Amino acid sequence: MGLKSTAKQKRAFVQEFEDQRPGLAVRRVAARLLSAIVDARTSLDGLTDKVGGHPEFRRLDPRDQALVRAILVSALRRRGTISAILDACIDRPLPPRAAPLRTILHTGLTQILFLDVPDSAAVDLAVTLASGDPRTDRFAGLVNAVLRRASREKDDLLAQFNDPMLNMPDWLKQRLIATYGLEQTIQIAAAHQVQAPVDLTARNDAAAVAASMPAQLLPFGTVRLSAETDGQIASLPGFAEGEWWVQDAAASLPAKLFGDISGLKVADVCAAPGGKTAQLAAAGAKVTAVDISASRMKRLLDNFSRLTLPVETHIGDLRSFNPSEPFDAVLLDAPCSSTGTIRRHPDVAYTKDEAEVRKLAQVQAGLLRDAARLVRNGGVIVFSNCSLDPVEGEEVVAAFLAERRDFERLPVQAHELPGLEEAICANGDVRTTPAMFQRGTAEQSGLDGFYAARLRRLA
Ligand SMILES: C[S@@+](CC[C@H](N)C(=O)[O-])C[C@H]1O[C@@H](n2cnc3c(N)ncnc32)[C@H](O)[C@@H]1O
Repeated sequence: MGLKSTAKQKRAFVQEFEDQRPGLAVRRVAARLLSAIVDARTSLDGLTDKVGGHPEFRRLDPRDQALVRAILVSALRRRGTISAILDACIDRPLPPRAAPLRTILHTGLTQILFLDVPDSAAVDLAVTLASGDPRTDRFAGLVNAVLRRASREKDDLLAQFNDPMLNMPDWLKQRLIATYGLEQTIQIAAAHQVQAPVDLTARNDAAAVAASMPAQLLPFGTVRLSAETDGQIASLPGFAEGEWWVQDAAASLPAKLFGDISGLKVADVCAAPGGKTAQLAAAGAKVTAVDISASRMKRLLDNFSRLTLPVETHIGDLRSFNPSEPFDAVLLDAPCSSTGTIRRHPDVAYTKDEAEVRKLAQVQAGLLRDAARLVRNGGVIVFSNCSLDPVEGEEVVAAFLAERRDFERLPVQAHELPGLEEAICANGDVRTTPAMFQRGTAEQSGLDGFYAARLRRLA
């Protein structure tokens, strides 16, 4: 038996022993998943999926799973502040290759600084976790000292390191400052620190849905839940009856840009899980939903069966989708870096980078060419995605229009987006950021970052 497997066995033995101790397995899983996100760029939603997620996460009971997610979301949302506070609490930098130690310290600090967990429990469990792992056992004293100091001085430390820009990784900061300028980027960084509200789209009557629960009706038709309904989505009135579905306010905009589509043949060519497809079907269009992913298409079909809306589906690659007749309208909600959704998915700031943004922009350009094949003369394409980066939005459409003289931009008019006129660009495209739509409290403000352009094939 080699040295490696002996160390592994020791860890497995310690882990089995540890799991007897209340709360320890939660901290171990949180530290492990945080490392998988920031060191191995794995998605938070994938790791914490109830069916396909990390096996150690799936073994936890639902309450512990919720605590792991809460630790991870705060650890990512405030990663820069936590790093700065960690640096302020140690005399010397952490040794190189100290990733396991760093994640234990980050998860411990997250609980002490941002969560409603007794500090003493957070410290003790982090120290036990460090002691039980041969990679970190000699640093147990350091973990104890850092976390106790953070607990004693938390108010001062938080006041000292409260700049939201600390919590935006450098690559994203540079991209956003170059696009939106420093002031707007600071506002976006501040919005990223706040839990986004839950928004619903109604199948028929948004006013009636808003009146049936603690919620407000936004001027462009989205129903925004009040904070007190947190976490009880499926028990809200109308869920079982399919009266509404969860959809960020910005995500509801692209489908609205088609105007009256009742009776028209519409293809939604990157459709799953189907929030926008449902809008098109609810508006009376004859919708064909195309998606390359069978598992995501299954989610679309599950959603449609609850919503009792009609849809024709095609599982396959848009690039080889060859319908017998062209469509009146095509929606291409293309795969993207998702940097517009960081309020809801704070891992995106750490799992994506500029190279990924550029790679995805090429994919989008190819998909837009393919979507263009499917629309009839005089028909309309809406191209959209939830990236904040113009490389994936404005630049894709500019290159397409420069190449395809048989298409023109159909500018969006102010009356089409009441209350959200600030999102309409000078050229008539739509661009939202989380810093827009400020109203009342920070928790009830903002919307995801989105881009949408409406294009018409010349008759
Ligand atoms: C941003 S998501 C779509 C979200 C969806 N429109 C909604 O509102 O719920 C992008 C989708 O594109 C699909 N996709 C990616 N490449 C594709 C391709 N070549 N052909 C068809 N679908 C593709 C992915 O499987 C994914 O479901």
